[in-house]
Amino acid sequence: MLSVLNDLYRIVRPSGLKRLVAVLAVTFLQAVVQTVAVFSLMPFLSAVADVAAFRRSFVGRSFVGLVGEGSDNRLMLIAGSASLALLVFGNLLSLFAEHHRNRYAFTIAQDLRTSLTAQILARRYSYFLGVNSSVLLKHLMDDAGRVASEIALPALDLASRTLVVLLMAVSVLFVEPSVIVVGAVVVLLFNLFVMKPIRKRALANSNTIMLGFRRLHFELFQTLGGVKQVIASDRKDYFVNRVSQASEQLTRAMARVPLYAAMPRSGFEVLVFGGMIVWVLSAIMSGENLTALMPRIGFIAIVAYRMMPSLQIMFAQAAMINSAQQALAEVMALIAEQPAFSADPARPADVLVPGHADRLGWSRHIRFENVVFRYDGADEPAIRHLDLTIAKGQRVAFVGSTGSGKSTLIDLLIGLLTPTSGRILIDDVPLTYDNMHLWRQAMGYVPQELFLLDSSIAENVAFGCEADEVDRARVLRAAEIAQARDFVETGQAEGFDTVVGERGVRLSGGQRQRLALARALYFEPNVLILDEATSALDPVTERKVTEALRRDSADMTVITVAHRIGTVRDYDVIHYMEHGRILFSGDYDSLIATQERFRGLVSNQH
Ligand SMILES: Nc1ncnc2c1ncn2[C@@H]1O[C@H](COP(=O)(O)OP(=O)(O)OP(=O)(O)O)[C@@H](O)[C@H]1O
Repeated sequence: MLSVLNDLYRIVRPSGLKRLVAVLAVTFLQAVVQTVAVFSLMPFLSAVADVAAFRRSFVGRSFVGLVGEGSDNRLMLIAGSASLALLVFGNLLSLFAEHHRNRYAFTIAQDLRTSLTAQILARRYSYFLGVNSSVLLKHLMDDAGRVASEIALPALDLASRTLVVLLMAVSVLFVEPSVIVVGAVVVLLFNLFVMKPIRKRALANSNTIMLGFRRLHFELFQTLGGVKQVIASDRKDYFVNRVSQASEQLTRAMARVPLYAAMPRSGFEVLVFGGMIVWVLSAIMSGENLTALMPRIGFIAIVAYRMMPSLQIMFAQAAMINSAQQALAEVMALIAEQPAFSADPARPADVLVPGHADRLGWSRHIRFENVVFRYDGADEPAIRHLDLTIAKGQRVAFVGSTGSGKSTLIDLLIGLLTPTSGRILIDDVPLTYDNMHLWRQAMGYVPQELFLLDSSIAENVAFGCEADEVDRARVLRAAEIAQARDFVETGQAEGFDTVVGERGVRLSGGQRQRLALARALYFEPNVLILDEATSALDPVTERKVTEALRRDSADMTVITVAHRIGTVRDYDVIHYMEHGRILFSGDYDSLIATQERFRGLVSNQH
């Protein structure tokens, strides 16, 4: 439990300690008022049982001193009303405190999700190559939510109820000390012999739930992510089966949770009421006066009545915290993984473009110096001792057989991957994590696999801008160069306001590619990186795109990976890659004239 509280503290600390202290203060006040309200019943019950004896007692004398002398009925009326008023106030305060705690706990979930998302997005791209997105989704959705609703909230509530129970126990200690002593021993034994084994089983069950959720997420993610393939291959039954199997395991474990929560509750109820019956019977049998005993029995019955629900809920909450420990452990493990680079990177002033505070300036060349890159776990490097210079304003293409390392080279250039050895320099500034984001502001990248947001075409072009920040004129200009304007304005129902559907399902492959290109151009980059970005375009559209790019962005450096040689025929330099190396380079005509392999590649495409 202590380690849970410690982890919880580390999670809530960034959300502000002031708020935590405020919630705990309200919780403490709630506990005190509730206890005083119950305790205030004692004078009332004593006055009702024997008003003369009450007037003689210390409490009675103090009470009369406070409210003034008067008839017996007046005394009882004031005692009853005061008690009732305190009860009403105590319950209203409870509602307020509960709402306050709920709000606080859900704010923790929100803060946690936000900070985890930021932290995950700050990681190296290679981290994402080794982790399944369904696992990250589970951490952000389920685990962060469970930390708030199944750990933070019950822990706060548990603190309040523990206080109430303790204060009540202290009040009973004054009235009937033996009840508390016996009660404490019973609770201790109960905890040792009943609760501990149940907790152990509940923990094992919560592990099963965690694994079950992980598997279910995985299966659903795969099935829905590849829905086109699943339907087209008529393999629906296979996928439905896998989802069903994953949720079956989860269902069985989930069904056991209420049982583990209810078992201690039921056992404890029997213990408390059984104990009370034994206590009353033994008091009567030992010859105690029943009239003198009545207010004490009444008081203890009321205390038990107030304590029981609290105790029952406390048991249930302890069980819930126990079950959700795994979620907390997973979130803590995620937090413990350090982000790859600082959140506030250094911005050396001399490498910035004037007027573009976030853009890395360069005027001469991009250089690869003896760059080697090996994927984690791979036997062979994907890029081997590569030296390369790309002059500013050049149009450079990489061609070669599949698997030769073209996309890896592009990923290194855009900083998704870091060289295993060697350096990449922009002018003579080595590319590091600290200046990477400045470099990315300078480039436009169109990947092989396009990702479209399920929002309007305009928002997709102005990727990452709020709807009201989208610059329409720039969207139109970028779409025009990318040959997207016509099909959007004439073919889409609401033009640039048309919503494209999840991952752009309502668009053709070629349309998606043109939007992806428009997106890269929207930010007016000074280097454009295209990884097979026009492969889905027909040759006529492709030529139009190439011509528009040359006309409207003549001084832009363009770096392209292409399978179709025709696409890059008029490029300044074509690099031919094989096995992670550049075998030869030159313009189209010189390569045709001198390189047998290149001629082979071209003739295979006719
Ligand atoms: N995430 C990865 N983990 C391990 N190896 C990888 C990974 N991605 C690519 N590779 C390997 O690295 C080598 C280069 O791959 P890369 O994708 O750069 O080739 P490519 O020339 O772009 O191929 P294509 O033309 O088919 O897109 C290949 O052998 C590939 O199997």
